[in-house]
Amino acid sequence: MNDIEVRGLRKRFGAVTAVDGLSFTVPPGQVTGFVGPNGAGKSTTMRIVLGLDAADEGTALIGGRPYRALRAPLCEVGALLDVAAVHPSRRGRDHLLWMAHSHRLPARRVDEVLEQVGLSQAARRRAGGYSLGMRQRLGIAAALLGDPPVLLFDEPVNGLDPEGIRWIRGFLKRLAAEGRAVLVSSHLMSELEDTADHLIVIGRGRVIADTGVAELLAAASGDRVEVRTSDRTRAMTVLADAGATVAATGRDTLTVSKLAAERVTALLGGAGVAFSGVAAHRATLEEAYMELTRDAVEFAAESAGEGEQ
Ligand SMILES: Nc1ncnc2c1ncn2[C@@H]1O[C@H](COP(=O)(O)OP(=O)(O)OP(=O)(O)O)[C@@H](O)[C@H]1O
Repeated sequence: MNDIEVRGLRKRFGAVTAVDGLSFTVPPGQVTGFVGPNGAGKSTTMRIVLGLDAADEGTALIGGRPYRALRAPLCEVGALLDVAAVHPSRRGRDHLLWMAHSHRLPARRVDEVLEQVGLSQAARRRAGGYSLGMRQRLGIAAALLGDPPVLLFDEPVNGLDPEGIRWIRGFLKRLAAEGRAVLVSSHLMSELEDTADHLIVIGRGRVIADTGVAELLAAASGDRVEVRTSDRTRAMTVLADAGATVAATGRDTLTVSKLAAERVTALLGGAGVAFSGVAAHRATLEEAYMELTRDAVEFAAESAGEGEQ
């Protein structure tokens, strides 16, 4: 099976627990977003999957085998961890030719991936003159060289302009549509909103949520109801008396939990409170994410504070 399987992964760096018992699966045929605040452990996890760091405990398997057991790694997994570190005097195409040669891949394959990432023209220029977007494309071309069924991208849109971001998003989706397992990390949920089918949200080295994007939104939206009323104070009293938790979210808007929309309408109508709208609250993905990771972020802020003393 062409997937990534992480089970009970743990990694400490001195006093810091970077990865604290992570388990998740990245299946083929979809883009899996790997999201968490800075320092949550995303890069460390990806480095362990790719055999660049050793886990203290647990396993990370690619197609059922650890990275070190892969016979032709380039053909089984591709990764973009940092923008391509290529010597500035080296031409993009030569960099890829050298990699292809190490795996006995034909030069034809180099030209294919250059075409795929839209770098054919620039490939004969020296990498020193490449923009960030071009270096990113070169890194992606390198990841694709062996036509691997499993791909990992660590914060691939960092620093790119809107055109570059749009290109990468579309590209990741196409790779998944071809049946590959694609894991892409970001510390911003909004970056993955239009790209990921599934999300693994982590904080403090642990999985906080492993969920479809649609399910996450539904859960975050909860049973909250938004009410628009010119008589906010009375509305709050009436709803709170009926057992709801009510928060004023604007000059004439309230967010109500623990009561269904129909019940809110009936209560306000019965008490003669004027209102112009009652609607189920729909969370944005960013809101859902903030809610999920709030504790992890607070913890990070506290630890940073302790470190400064
Ligand atoms: N080589 C290392 N030595 C010491 N500490 C490390 C090392 N690598 C990572 N860490 C620590 O492990 C924790 C997790 O870091 P990691 O880079 O995996 O997080 P991340 O989720 O990728 O964050 P970001 O979004 O900032 O890239 C952090 O507290 C980090 O400081």
